[in-house]
Amino acid sequence: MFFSTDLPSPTSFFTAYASMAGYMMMIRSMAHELIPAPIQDFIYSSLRSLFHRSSSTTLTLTIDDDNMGMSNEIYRAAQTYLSTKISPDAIRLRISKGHKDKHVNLYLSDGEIVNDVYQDVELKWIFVTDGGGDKKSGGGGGRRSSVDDDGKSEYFELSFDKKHKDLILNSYIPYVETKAKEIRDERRILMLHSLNSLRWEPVILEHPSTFETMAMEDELKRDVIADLDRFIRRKDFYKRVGKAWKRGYLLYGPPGTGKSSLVAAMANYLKFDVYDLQLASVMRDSDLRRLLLATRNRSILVIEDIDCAVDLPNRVEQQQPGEGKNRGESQGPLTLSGLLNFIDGLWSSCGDERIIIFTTNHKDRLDPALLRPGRMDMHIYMGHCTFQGFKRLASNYLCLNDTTMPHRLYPEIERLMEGGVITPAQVAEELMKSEDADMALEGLVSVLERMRFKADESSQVIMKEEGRLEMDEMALKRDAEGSPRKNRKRIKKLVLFWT
Ligand SMILES: Nc1ncnc2c1ncn2[C@@H]1O[C@H](COP(=O)(O)OP(=O)(O)OP(=O)(O)O)[C@@H](O)[C@H]1O
Ligand SMILES: [Mg+2]
Repeated sequence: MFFSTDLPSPTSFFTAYASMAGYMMMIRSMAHELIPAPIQDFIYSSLRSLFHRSSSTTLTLTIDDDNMGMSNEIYRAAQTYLSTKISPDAIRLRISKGHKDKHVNLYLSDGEIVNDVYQDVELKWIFVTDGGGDKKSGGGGGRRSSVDDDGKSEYFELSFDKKHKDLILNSYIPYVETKAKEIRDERRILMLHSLNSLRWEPVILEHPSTFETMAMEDELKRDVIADLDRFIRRKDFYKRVGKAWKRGYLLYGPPGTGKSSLVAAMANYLKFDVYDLQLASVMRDSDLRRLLLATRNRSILVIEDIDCAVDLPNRVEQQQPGEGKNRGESQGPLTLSGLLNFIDGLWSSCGDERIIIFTTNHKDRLDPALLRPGRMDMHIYMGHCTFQGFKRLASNYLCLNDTTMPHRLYPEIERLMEGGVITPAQVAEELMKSEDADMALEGLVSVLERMRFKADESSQVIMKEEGRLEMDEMALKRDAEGSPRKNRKRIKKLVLFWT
């Protein structure tokens, strides 16, 4: 009955196909002990091709992991996508876990079937292992080659009604690829790559910072997230306008305001690896070039404390005439133009979905070339803690929710925080001192009071100095009518005082 050519509908076809595949698997496991493996494979593939030929309405796509010697992206996508569609009735699965994986991964094994529906079209996936005798089944779990060392080939077969060929090729397959990417992103373990003897050394990035935990003004946070989303969406746009698909951010502000935390939040949001480039340890353009070329797509390159990482202006002075454009090819010392050329030209043109982040405590000390429009796409100021930022931290650290019933100390804290006297890092430090919200907030209030007092004291000193200057200026004016010698003496005194 399975070999009838008179199949009335795709549904009944698939039912028949599923049963046939099930029978074939049953026959296979029964024959396992009795029939030599090559004969088993021969019978198995003959039955399958006989069955396929018998159904003129069906098209079967074969997807193996060989793309002219390279990995086949569709195979990898199918493997990942199908791992989330495994039927509860499955009887053969492959299980694996990498040393960085948090969870185990399940994949289809030999002969397993997955039924799928896309835009009301029924599809059937089957994972096939051919050849290689009765060696263990490799399964759809991460082999790179479709024919392994045992001569065994592994592939997926995707069957559907022929009339949907265009839909499947142009819409379903891209859908499977997108879904697989989403699944991989979700499972992805982020890595932080740091330099060790001029080589990248990866460790698992387990920074807990997310946009949710960041104490930032809501509007700024929204802007940053929207900018990242737009960047990720605009692959085609970058291609169309001939621009490298990269984005640069400059994060600046005092210590402890969350610049490094924001880098981690961005990485966690995008699921991008981070490459922490300590510029001071890279002395030559050739090393920089090598390191940048060794970074992967979908990653963030971060250069922290750009103002003190390397004395760029001095290095620029060392630059010889004619240097600059192709510094990447030379062996000379690292220059600012070398760095910028790498970022803007050579490096960015051979990478996709790249993000570059510079951080600094002193934007004013940066070379204007770095601040020029077009170099860094977004300048983000990370400032002192606002009351809104404090509320975010109080919710993170003390689980305090201000919407139902704000804590009694909130008005006091709001008043003391006015004008930006404390950094988020200092607030976080205070809030961590006690699990008891009252105690932690009382501690914060006394720290804020001390800081306010100091701030007021120093502003009084400034006011006093300003007052003295004013008085001196008045005296100078008065003396202007007096003797020129006396005036010169007075001016000298003033200059000494202010320098
Ligand atoms: N805006 C913020 N939101 C949430 N937590 C923050 C924020 N700023 C600082 N923190 C807390 O303070 C710690 C130190 O902050 P972080 O290292 O991100 O500051 P930074 O601006 O990079 O400082 P530096 O300029 O010294 O490198 C973080 O681990 C985090 O716990
Ligand atoms: Mg930092």
